[in-house]
Amino acid sequence: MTTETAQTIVLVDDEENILKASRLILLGNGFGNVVTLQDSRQLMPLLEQGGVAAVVLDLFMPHLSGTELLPLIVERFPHIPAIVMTAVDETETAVTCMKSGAFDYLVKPVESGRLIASVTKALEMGAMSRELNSLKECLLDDRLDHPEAFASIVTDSKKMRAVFQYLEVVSRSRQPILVTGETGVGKELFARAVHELSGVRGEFVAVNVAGLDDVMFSDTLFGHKKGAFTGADQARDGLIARAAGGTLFLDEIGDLNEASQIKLLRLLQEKEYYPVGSDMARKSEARIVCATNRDLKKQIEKEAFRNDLYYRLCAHQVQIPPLRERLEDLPLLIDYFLGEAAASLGRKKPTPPPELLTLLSVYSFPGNVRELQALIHDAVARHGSGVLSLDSFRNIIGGDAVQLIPQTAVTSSDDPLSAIFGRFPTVREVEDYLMAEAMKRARGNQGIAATMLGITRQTLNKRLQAKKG
Ligand SMILES: Nc1ncnc2c1ncn2[C@@H]1O[C@H](COP(=O)(O)OP(=O)(O)OP(=O)(O)O)[C@@H](O)[C@H]1O
Repeated sequence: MTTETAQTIVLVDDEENILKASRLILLGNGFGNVVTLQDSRQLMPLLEQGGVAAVVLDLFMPHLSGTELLPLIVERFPHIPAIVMTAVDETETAVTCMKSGAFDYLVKPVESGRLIASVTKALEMGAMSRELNSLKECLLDDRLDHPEAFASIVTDSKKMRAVFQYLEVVSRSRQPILVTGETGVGKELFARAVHELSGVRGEFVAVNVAGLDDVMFSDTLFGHKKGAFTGADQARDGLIARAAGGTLFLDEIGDLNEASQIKLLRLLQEKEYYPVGSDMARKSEARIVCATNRDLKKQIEKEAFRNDLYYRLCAHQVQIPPLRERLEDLPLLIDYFLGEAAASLGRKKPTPPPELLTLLSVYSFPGNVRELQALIHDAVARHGSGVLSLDSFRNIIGGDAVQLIPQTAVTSSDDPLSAIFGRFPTVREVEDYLMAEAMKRARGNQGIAATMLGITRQTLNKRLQAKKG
């Protein structure tokens, strides 16, 4: 019997030849730890020791049959998938086994491809159910085991904390992770956190794949052989070789060209690639993290993104919420970027004006955290001393009223005016409505409401007074 690790597969069969043949097939296909048991009575004690990831079980064996063992495995070790492998090709037996909780049912002689596919799926499923269990534990006690991995992400949001918890769990697997979210939400910071969490020793290598044609993509990622094309006078490794034992971060994956999508799919499925000009496949063990601000499902509908690639990528997917959906982050982020901007300019951190938070809370931040960062850096650069001026923020936010967060639910009716006013309104009614809405969103601050409306504070004040009178 060989030693066991977390990915040990146990084969149980009374026929030695079958055990030997199946073990060779699995070892030859990259399954590192395959334990064989000819005496089925040894199985349960072995499972008790832990570390077994899947069991392949014969049904008819002396002493303790597979039919007797299967329910015991399912009851005592529900996280270990059991594949039944037997000479009996009877639908009834297959149904009984599946009902008893078998993961799969294979009829001997089993074709090697079928055995490999079944064991691969069983391991994937086992890993997923372990992840799910850790996730449940994590969510129940709201803990983070490695908060240091997220140190660069400033946040106070529960939604973001849930993303952290999910990433802590899935980062342990070697499956790719897809990070989605609008531009500027911090997707690259999350990719770096995954790299930290996976505890790998290699480098974090980031590549923006938008705008790379297939030749550039292949050369950048896979490298080339000497003489592969004019000018290739030296063989050169690609970034995937640099990311060996580390993480390869593919940014803007939704913009990847079609030919390169096939190559990426191959890399994910077979874990191998060809340097340009070479017909010798190379193995890669780099962890892949992808990010996009596009809706990949829409890209699939438009036939701009491959379905099979999407399903490979989305096994572990996290969606980073836009800043306008986590306004509770604003105070921390404002403070953080004021400090960052002041430090970069070698100045003292300015005091923010009290209205800044209210003003920023009504803005929808299409560029998310990156936009906030740029706004604050700009304001600090223009700033003299004392309290920071609101002007540079007003110019951006007041200048584009469409960017304000829509808070009034306009019905999907074709006539939004009727949805709000019940009929076509007069100019006065619209003005009154806009003023009331601006005051509401500005939480009563006339200066901010005036900026939102594009009028002076005095004009707004006059109109409000006139309304009262
Ligand atoms: N929560 C955060 N805390 C601190 N800095 C942040 C946070 N979120 C984003 N940033 C900063 O905002 C900028 C944009 O972040 P990042 O490049 O990770 O965004 P992205 O989602 O990858 O954008 P894109 O889709 O355009 O590539 C970076 O300077 C990043 O450091």
